Order: sequence, then C-alpha cells, then structure tokens
Amino acid sequence: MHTRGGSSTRGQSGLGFGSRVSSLFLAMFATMATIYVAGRLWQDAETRLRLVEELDKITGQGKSAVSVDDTLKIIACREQQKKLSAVETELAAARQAGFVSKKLVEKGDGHSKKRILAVIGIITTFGRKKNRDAIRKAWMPTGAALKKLEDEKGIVLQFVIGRSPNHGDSLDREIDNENRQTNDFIVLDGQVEAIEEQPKKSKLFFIHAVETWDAEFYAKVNDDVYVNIDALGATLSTHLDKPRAYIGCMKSGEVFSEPTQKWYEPDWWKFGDGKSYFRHASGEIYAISRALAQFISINRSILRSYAHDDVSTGSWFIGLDVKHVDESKFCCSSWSTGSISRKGSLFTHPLSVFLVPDDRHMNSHAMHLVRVDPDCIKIVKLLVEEDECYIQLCFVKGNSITVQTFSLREYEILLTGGWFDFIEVELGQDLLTCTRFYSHIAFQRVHDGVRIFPPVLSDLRAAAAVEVAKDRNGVDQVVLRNRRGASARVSLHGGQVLSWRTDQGEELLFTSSKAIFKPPNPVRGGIPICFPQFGNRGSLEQHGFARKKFWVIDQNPPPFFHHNDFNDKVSTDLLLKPSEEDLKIWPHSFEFRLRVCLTAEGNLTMISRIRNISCKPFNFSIAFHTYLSISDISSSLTAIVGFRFLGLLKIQFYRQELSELASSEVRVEGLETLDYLDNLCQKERFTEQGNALTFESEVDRVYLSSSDVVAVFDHERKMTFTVRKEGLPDVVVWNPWEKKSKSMVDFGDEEYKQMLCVDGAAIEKPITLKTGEEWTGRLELSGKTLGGEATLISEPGFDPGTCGLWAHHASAAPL
Ligand SMILES: O=P(O)(O)OC[C@H]1O[C@@H](O)[C@H](O)[C@@H](O)[C@@H]1O
Repeated sequence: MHTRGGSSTRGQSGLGFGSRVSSLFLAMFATMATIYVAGRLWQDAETRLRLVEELDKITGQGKSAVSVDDTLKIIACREQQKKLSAVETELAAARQAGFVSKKLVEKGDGHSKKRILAVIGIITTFGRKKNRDAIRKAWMPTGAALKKLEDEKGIVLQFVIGRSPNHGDSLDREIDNENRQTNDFIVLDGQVEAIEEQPKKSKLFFIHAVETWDAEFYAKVNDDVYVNIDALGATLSTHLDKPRAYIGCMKSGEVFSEPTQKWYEPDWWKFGDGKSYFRHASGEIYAISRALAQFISINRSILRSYAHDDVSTGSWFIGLDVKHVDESKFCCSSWSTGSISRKGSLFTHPLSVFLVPDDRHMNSHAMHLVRVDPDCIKIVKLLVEEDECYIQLCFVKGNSITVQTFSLREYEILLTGGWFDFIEVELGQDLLTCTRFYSHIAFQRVHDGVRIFPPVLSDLRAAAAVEVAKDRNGVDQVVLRNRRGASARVSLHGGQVLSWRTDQGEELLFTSSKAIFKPPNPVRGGIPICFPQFGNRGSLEQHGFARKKFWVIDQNPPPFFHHNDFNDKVSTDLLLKPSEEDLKIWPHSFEFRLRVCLTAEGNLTMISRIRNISCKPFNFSIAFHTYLSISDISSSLTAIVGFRFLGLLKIQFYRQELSELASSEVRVEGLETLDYLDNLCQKERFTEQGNALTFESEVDRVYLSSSDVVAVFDHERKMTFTVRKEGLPDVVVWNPWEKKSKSMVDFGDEEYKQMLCVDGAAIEKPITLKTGEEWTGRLELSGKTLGGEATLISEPGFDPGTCGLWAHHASAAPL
C-alpha cells in the first residue's frame, strides 16, 4: 500500500514537480511578501493597496494567502474615502463660491433646504447688556417675533460674543443666563473677549454663520447701531445677482501710525508712503455674499487680521474677483453737503444723543439727555455774532421741530459731556465738518476764512505752550498745551489741576456743574491735593489745608533730570510754603514743590517734592484726589432711545431708563486681594474679595499698599485710565452715590454717576521727614480710548524720562 501508494504519488510527482516547486516558491514568496507587506504598513495606503493587488495576481490565492489584505484594503479604502469627501466638500464650496468654471458646475446641488436671505451678527461684548437691551427694544425683534423674522423674511438676527479669558467665569455665566432668556446669541467658543482679539471676531462669526445657515448674505453690525431691518433686507435683495458681493460704506482712508491715535494701526508701515488703506467697508455695518463667507471659512487659517475688523475683512478680498458695492445707505454719516436728510438711510447711530440743558435748569447747566435720531435733525449751525459763538440745533421733540441755540458756554459743555455723531456745521459760506470722538467734537476747516474759537477750534498742531490766564475770580491758572493739542489747566488756588484734555479735546477730569469757584474752598472736581492730612485722620481740617492755599509759580524751577526729554513736554512748577497762620495750626516749616507736566503723549504727571525745612521731624499724609470723568457708573435718567415712523408727522419714540440704554460698567483693576480701610465702617480693615472693583453703592475706601499701577476701565466711554504711582502706596476710591450727593452743596444730585475718585495716596503709614529731608512722590495718569488701551499688570517701573524728575532729585536727602 505504502509502495503502491508511493509509486502512485511518484507518478503524480513526476508530472507535478514543476508545479510543486512553483507552489513552494509561491508559498515562500507569499510568506516573504506577507512579511514585507506587513513591515511596510506605515507606507502610503495607495502603495500598500497596489502591493496587495500585485500579490493577489502572483499568488492567485488573494485574500486567503495574505492574511493582512483585508486590513490593508480597509485602511486604504477609508483613507481614499476621506480624501474623496474632503475634495468633494472643497469642490462644492469652490463651486458655490464661483471659483470653478461654469462648465464644471453640475446642475443642481441636491440641496432641498430653503436658503434664507441673510444672517446678521450684532457684534457685542461683556458689559454691554444695556446696549443689547436698547437694540432689543428699538429694532431687534425678540422671542417668537425673532423666529418669525427668520421664517417669514429669511433673516436671522443674533448677537455675537466670545468667551471670557477666564473661561466659565461670571462674565460667561452672565451671557449664558441672558441667552437662556433671550435665545438670541451666537457664542463663539473659540473667541476670547479681549481688545486685541476683536479683529478675529468677525472672521469667526462669518465662519460660524456660513457653517450653520445657508444664506445669501452674511452681515456684521456693531452693537451701537440702529438698523432698519426691512430696509436692510430690501437693499440686500437688490444685490442678489452679484455672486461675490462685498457691500458696505466703502472707504480707504488714512492709516494711523501713532500709538496714541484712536485708530492706530501697528502694521502701518505696510501701507507704503501714502499710508492709505485698501478699499474696505466701514465697520459699523457691512455684508458679504455666501461665496465670500465660504471663502473665509475655507481659508480661515491663512487669512490674517489687522488692528481693526473692517480693515481685516477688506484685506481678505484683495485680488479676488469680488464686487465692492459702495452702498451709501450703509454709511453712518451719509449727510451730503448742505443737506442732512437721512431719508432712506438704513440706520442711525444710537449714540447720536444730544446733551441739552435741562429746561428747568437752564442757568445751572444741568443736563438731561435727549436722544434724537439724525433723521429728525434739520440743521446744526455754528453761528458767529461779534465775539460770541453759538451753536444752533434744530431737532424733533415729540412731534414738533424745535430750534435751540446755545452760547459757547453751553457749547463747551456739549463738547465735554455730549455724545455726538458726525455732523456738519455751516458757517456762512464755509463749511466745517465735524467728527465724533466719543464725547468730543473735533473740527476740521474745509474752507479758509473760518474763525478759530479756542478751545473748540484750536489748531491741534500748535506749538507746545505754557500760558498763564486768569479765571473769572481773578485767580491765575497755568494752561499747559502739548504739540498735539492735549492740555491741562492748573489753578494756583490749591495747586489744583482743574482740567486735563486729550489731543482731541476730550475732558478726562470731572468737574461738578455746581462747583463753587470762589476761594477758599477747593473746586469740586479736578485733582485737589490733600496735605498734610487725609480726611479727618488728624487734628487738622478735612483733607488738610494745602488745597485751600494759594500756591506760587516757580519761574526758575530746577532742570529736568533727563535733558533729552525736555523738548517734548510742557510743565509748570508750583510752590507752597506755610503761612504764619498755617504754622499756628501745623507748626512745621516745609516747602512743597509740585511739578505738573503734560507729556508728548498727553499723560498728566504730578511730581511732588516735600522738604522739611524746620528744626524737628514731622509726619504727613497726602492724596491726589483725582476726580475721573466717567460715562455713567449707574444710570437712571430717561432718554428716547429710538423712534418709528407711524405715518406722516407721526413718530413713536421709545423711552427707557438710561440704565438700559448704555453700558455703564466701570471697574477698577489692580486692587484685587488688597486690604482696605472702609471709611463707611469706622475705618475698619477688610480684604477685597472681588476680581475687580465695580460699583453699586457708596464707596469710600483706602486700599493699602497697592501695586504701582491701577487701571479704571470705562466700557461705555471705551476709555481706560491708568494711574501709575511711585512713593504713594495707597489708593483711595470714592464715590458718594445718591444719598451723599444730595447732601453736598457743590455737587449735583445725579453727578455721582459721572465721576469716580481714584487717588494715589500715602495714608496708612504717614511719611516721616527729619530736618532737611525730602520726599518725592509721583503720579502719572493716562487716558486711552479703545485701540490704544493700556495694559495693566506687569507694567515696568516708570521711565524716569517720561516727565523728568529734578536734577537734584533725592528722596529723603539732607539739605
Ligand atoms: O468733600 P471733601 O472734603 O472734598 O471730601 C470728599 C471725600 O473725599 C474722600 O477722599 C473721602 O474719603 C470722603 O470721606 C470725602 O467725603
């Protein structure tokens, strides 16, 4: 059996040797190939797939012979599938964006979902709930009406906000709570709400919107703009035929290269000698068609941002086949020369609020706010008669047109406290255009022959100057003006700074409308100096006597420590020495030298040098009682926030609490976790618990041993005050709030809303000077509007050159 069988086998083997060898070879080859293929798993999937196919062909055994085939094929298929879908997505997007030849565009994209007309994102941020509420009341439907707007008119309207830098903190929670009630937010998780991050926000909004809604247009609106939704919808519809439309109030305009300028562009040098921007739509409101939104979404990682969001958007479309539609109805200031009719205009600026004297208090300059839509304003005129200057406003009040004329005095008040939008002022044949800088108007001369009325129309390029002028009571005041036109005014009465204005003429210090300018009492406002005692912490009168005394100008002050800096700043040195009378109540002879200085950047610096020139040591406390002018610490005034035409001559005004009208968030940073003495609780010591100090009632505290920099953020005014100090360890924070305001004769009942005192001070540990010793303290204030905002923490120490110390500077140095 065995032999037979063997022979039989042999017989077969004789026939099949070649095939056995070949099978063996193939099996070995298959095994080696398997090892080889397995060893190359890391290779590109396509290569691997080909290998397997080749192997299949050679072995003829395919799947069963090579055990990793299935795996390899599956991997390869998956990767191919991924690539294919990515290519399909990009192709579809490019096709929709019109970037693919028409021949390649398939008929119909298979989408059955109805495309809406527009997604409008209202860009907002923390601390602006009142703006949002004003918008909700004035022009944005809420609740079911918002859904109806989407269903019936195809318009999605949402506020757009990012997340707090401290993700999940109270700021985020507040927005989430608000959204739970209103359901009208797009919260961009990838966006941090910080000034420097703002330009990216529009980009993220467009990406989010185009990925969420299929719309013809995507529009961005600021949260201080009044929009007529129907008119906006109608206007957008007229541009449906343009596949890649970029619609807005087109401009190019100057690129600002100075950090102190409001619209400063750090990349200004990229714009060549002409320093003008490429064409872009003004940021208040603009719209882009779907194709462009998709373009942004696809190219998100390579699209960079400039300092301002509108410029950034314009830059993304450079060199593309994009239709720039200059739509005048999107212009915030579309008033043509000689006419200020805004008929057909899509929106008005809700900050077009005129401050007018309250009828009942015409002479006391008490103010109330009247919100006037520029559609209702017929004309604004600057009138000149003899040496008097008047401004005349014609506006609608109720259903009637009212004309009001204000003399220069009121006019100045309008300038310092008012919120103006763009206006044109006629002066005979000449025309002055006027630009809003938050609460200030700066004039540009268009024609020659226009008279200049200081301080309103002062030449901003005037040389730096120090002038001495008399106030209405005959008291000398030193007026400092730097080259850019920033100014400060210091009275010899009390050595008190009474005014500090930016180069745009914006007043940064508060002065009460009820202030009494008659000595001896200090003026309620500005920066009174509390010396040698703070408050009632001692036997002297409240806040010591220095603020009531007459100081003298030192005509030969010691030179600046840093000579090179001298040219770019203006300063005055005032001196105070005790009178016989003073020595009776405080028997210490001293010399107090106060150098008030305005830097080239417009910062206000106060350097104090106090020297003991008596025969025995003395102690003193000191505070620079700085009344900062702020927008509104808490509001309760009524104002008209919007209107609606109900028919010819019939206008419905929306009134509401001012608290709902404007963001009032004012906060102080730099005092966190510090101990403070609470003057409202018998000077008891507490520890600050909050992140930043905000206000909802009377505050009267001395924060102890603070860092050298404290900042006050005023969101409504878009202003950051920075207080930098040396030798002044403590910080006083004071706001009298409602009840105390009413008890002060030289303070308006409601004025606590417009001020906040933040003083650099040395109080808890009085300063001791031995005979001949000298103490130096220094305070530097800066006020920057959005865009040039100061950073607070980790500030380096003072640059001693900013407003030089004295050449003989020596702290506590003997005579
Ligand atoms: O009315 P005066 O004397 O100028 O003082 C104003 C306020 O100044 C603050 O610094 C004090 O802490 C307050 O207690 C005081 O009311």
